[in-house]
Amino acid sequence: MSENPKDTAVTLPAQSDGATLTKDAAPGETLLKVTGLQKHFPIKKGLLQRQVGAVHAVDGIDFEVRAGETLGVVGESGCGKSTMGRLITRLLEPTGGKVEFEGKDITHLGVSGMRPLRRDVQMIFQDPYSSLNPRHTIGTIVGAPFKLQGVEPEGGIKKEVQRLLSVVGLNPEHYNRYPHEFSGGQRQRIGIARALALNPKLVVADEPVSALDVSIQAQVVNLLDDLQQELGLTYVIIAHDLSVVRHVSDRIAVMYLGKIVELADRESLYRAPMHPYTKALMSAVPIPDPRRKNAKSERILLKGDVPSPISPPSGCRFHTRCWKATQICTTTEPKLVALKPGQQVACHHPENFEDQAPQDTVLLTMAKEAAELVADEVLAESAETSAAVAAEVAETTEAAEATETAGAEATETAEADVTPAAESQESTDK
Ligand SMILES: Nc1ncnc2c1ncn2[C@@H]1O[C@H](COP(=O)(O)OP(=O)(O)OP(=O)(O)O)[C@@H](O)[C@H]1O
Repeated sequence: MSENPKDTAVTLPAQSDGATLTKDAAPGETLLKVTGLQKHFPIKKGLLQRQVGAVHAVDGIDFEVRAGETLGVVGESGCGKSTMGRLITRLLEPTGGKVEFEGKDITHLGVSGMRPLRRDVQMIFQDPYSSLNPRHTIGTIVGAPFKLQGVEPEGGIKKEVQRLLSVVGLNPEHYNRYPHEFSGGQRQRIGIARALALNPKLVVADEPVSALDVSIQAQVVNLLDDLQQELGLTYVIIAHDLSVVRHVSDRIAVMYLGKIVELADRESLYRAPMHPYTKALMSAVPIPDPRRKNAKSERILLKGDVPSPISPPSGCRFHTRCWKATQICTTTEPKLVALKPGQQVACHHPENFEDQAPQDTVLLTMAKEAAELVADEVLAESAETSAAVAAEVAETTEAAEATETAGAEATETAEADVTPAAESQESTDK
């Protein structure tokens, strides 16, 4: 989405310098940086409301968002995507970790500290039916951010709101209508107009199209895409499957039970997903290709629901549903590491890459059960690609060692050649 940004064809009111926190990030520079971010919701019980546990909704995630890009965040329901979105827009207070926006630590900024930042970071919500106040006209709704921030746009709020409505493809004459007079797609456009009112730098869209009909989804996604090109926006788009984000994201983060399990640029992720969970999510996206007669049998059906985030599984959190899980997966949490340039993954037995724990070969009983839900073709392909990558890596290592040995031998020979001369020099000195 960030490619070929055109000049700003649609102009929005420029922010006054006093309201800008820091200098603008240039395209490609880090706009938002998240380190070890956590959100644990306490579970309280009894008269005294004692804390008896916690929901580990987001449990230590690291990523960055670069200016001008679209970062897609995907994962099943309940894996912490919305919580992550609310943490980075600071609608929720993090339990731990750090959020930096344009180099400034905003993790624990209070309401007044956040006020100037509210202009720069906006959120579009999932449900266009409940996110708009039914008693307010759309003029009031879209104009609210100006009033809240005390901003007087050039030409007045009404004129600016009407301009914003036409930017998102709505009739500016409908300024005085109420939300119920609009369809779902139109209401989401109203939500987008409201989010864009103050010319934000970062827009976090939480499931922006999942409540809409499929035919309308494409229109809203295309609108977001066009607006990004025209206004140079940076997006974090949250979705529960890959079909929404696959065309619009530059990079994609895959979340599972409060953790990022894979973070990669779009091409790498689609060409060769490395985490078994990513592979399962990808296999669930239908491909409208009649030539792929066997497409159905290649599906990976995940067993059961996502486990409870109150007591997540030990080691790798996906091991209870993974068809590749071995002993190490139950005891050791895999770190999110860059196995290839532009592709980070947290897995002991990644797909399309050399096994990270080759000594651990015995499948767990639950992995054997899960494997029954994975088509034979997928299992065969999985074994093949991992073996092929392992062989490739072994070859490269052997070649590198051979070059090193040859180099060392050459040095030794050179040293041997030098020694008599050096010795004779020494004897001459004596
Ligand atoms: N305010 C809250 N108090 C307690 N638990 C919460 C709260 N908000 C979210 N959770 C829990 O945190 C976990 C993650 O929820 P979250 O809404 O972030 O997931 P999600 O991936 O966005 O799911 P969905 O797509 O269904 O919205 C869930 O188990 C949810 O029940």
